[in-house]
Amino acid sequence: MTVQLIIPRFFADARGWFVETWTRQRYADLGIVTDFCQDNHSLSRQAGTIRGLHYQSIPYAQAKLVRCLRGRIFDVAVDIRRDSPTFGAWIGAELTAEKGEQLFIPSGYAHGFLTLEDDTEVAYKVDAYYAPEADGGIAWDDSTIGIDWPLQGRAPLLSEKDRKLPMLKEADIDFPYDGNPLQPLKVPK
Ligand SMILES: Cc1cn([C@H]2C[C@H](O)[C@@H](COP(=O)(O)OP(=O)(O)O[C@H]3O[C@@H](C)C(=O)[C@@H](O)[C@H]3O)O2)c(=O)[nH]c1=O
Repeated sequence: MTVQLIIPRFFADARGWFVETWTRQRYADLGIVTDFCQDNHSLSRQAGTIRGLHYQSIPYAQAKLVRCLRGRIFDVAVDIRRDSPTFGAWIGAELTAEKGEQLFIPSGYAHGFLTLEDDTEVAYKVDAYYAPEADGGIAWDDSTIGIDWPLQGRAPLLSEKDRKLPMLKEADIDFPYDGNPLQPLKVPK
């Protein structure tokens, strides 16, 4: 599977709007075949907060379907499959509550996001349960990855845990490569 941007259809009327945020069949038609088992939701109070870059190791590796419920984020996936021709490459997309864009991130990628507004809420589905013993991460500012975070010169707010994450070259990772390199995101119509 590959990293994908999905823009769901909003049905607006006098009351407001309705949107389907996940249906097994339609996402399978897009090549997203997963068995999601957990929904997560976080609030970051301050714009300029970075959560990441995170992954869970095999056999607890997670694919994620990420969206923003309030505010805006710059969402990032980093290819951490050692045999991948795009190992260490990253991709980023702005996800907004207003448009409901979603980023699908398969396992074999580290994930992180920067909040672009105060009180930003993010929700994501995952296809493996939380397993703290498999918790892994990579430093948000690893220069070999070189993520262009839109921080405008400010220092991000990070958790204690995220401040101590290793560089990619020191991380203990063993994700297989499935023949799908990281490719530029196609913006759906
Ligand atoms: C991720 C997670 C955390 N927790 C607990 C552990 C801890 O006490 C508290 C906060 O955890 P963290 O600091 O790891 O939360 P956070 O930094 O928001 O972690 C998340 O970041 C984004 C970028 C991801 O991709 C997620 O998979 C997850 O790693 O919540 C759970 O109970 N279940 C979970 O699934």
